[in-house]
Amino acid sequence: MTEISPLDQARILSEALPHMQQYDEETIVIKYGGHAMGDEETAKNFARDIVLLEQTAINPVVVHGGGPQIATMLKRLGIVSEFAAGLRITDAATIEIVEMVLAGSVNKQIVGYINEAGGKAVGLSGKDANMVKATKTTRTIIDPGSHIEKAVDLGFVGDPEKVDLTLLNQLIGYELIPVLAPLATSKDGQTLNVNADTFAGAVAGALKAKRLLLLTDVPGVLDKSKKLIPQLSVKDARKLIADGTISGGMIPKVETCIYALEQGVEGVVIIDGKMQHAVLLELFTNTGTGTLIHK
Ligand SMILES: Nc1ncnc2c1ncn2[C@@H]1O[C@H](COP(=O)(O)OP(=O)(O)O)[C@@H](O)[C@H]1O
Ligand SMILES: CC(=O)N[C@@H](CCC(=O)OP(=O)(O)O)C(=O)O
Repeated sequence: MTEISPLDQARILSEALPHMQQYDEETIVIKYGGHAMGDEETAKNFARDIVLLEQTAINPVVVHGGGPQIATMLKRLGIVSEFAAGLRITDAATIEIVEMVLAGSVNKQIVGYINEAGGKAVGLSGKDANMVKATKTTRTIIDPGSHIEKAVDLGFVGDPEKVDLTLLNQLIGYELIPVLAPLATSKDGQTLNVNADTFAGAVAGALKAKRLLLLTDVPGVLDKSKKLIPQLSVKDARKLIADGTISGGMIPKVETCIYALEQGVEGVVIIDGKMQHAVLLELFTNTGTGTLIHK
């Protein structure tokens, strides 16, 4: 790595000032996708960036995924898992593992890294203090064989219906960093698995966050020739979903961006979380790296 002179270091800090002022006392929701978690060094750098946000009077709220980590555990246990419309079909055995992995190992690892970097992270899931209530998800898909639309039962999968901010506001008020696993409770007390992008959008919308950053493993939304689309309007995003350019896990991500904008979140961005210091680059420099979705 090339050495940066002390003067350059001072300049870099000084140039970050207007950005820091723009986000002063604002809430920023960062969705940290399972694919973005990468190696230990990248994960620890991510944690440092989150602590730096807190240190500069920003209120970061982390919502994490863990799709690949769930897949690894299910495979170890010999449980087969399938997806429909980008969502994991979750039966009774699967929801147990999903909760164990998301609210257990993944959540505590992120909390550990943030705390190691000097922050005070509190790991929770949407079940705590009834933070996120959800209703069972229903989806229709086109059957690949018959090309006929059919309803799929996704099992214990939910769409957020209500976010209670009581606990989150308390934590933010005490300068604690909430780290949230995307699980929710149904009206009748069942645990539901929620797509982490959807969960992050619901939380960002309820908090009226200044920014929602979705960290994934691709540079942003790519066009048909795999080139990055730096800015995308809601209208064009819908077109790209309809013509299949946006597919799989990118669908809930883009739908989340649209929802968050409609809920009053000022800016939503999809960025490559595997890039070192992706969060700082996005917030504190003039270099926007991913795809900004706008109205
Ligand atoms: N148009 C597109 N641009 C970028 N990625 C896309 C697009 N369409 C589908 N994808 C897929 O979406 C994936 C990101 O979603 P997902 O795997 O759910 O990530 P995460 O775990 O970060 O939530 C990419 O790795 C890519 O395979
Ligand atoms: C219903 C549903 O699909 N839930 C997701 C929750 C985790 C997630 O969304 O993780 P990523 O952000 O890493 O994709 C799952 O079971 O994989």
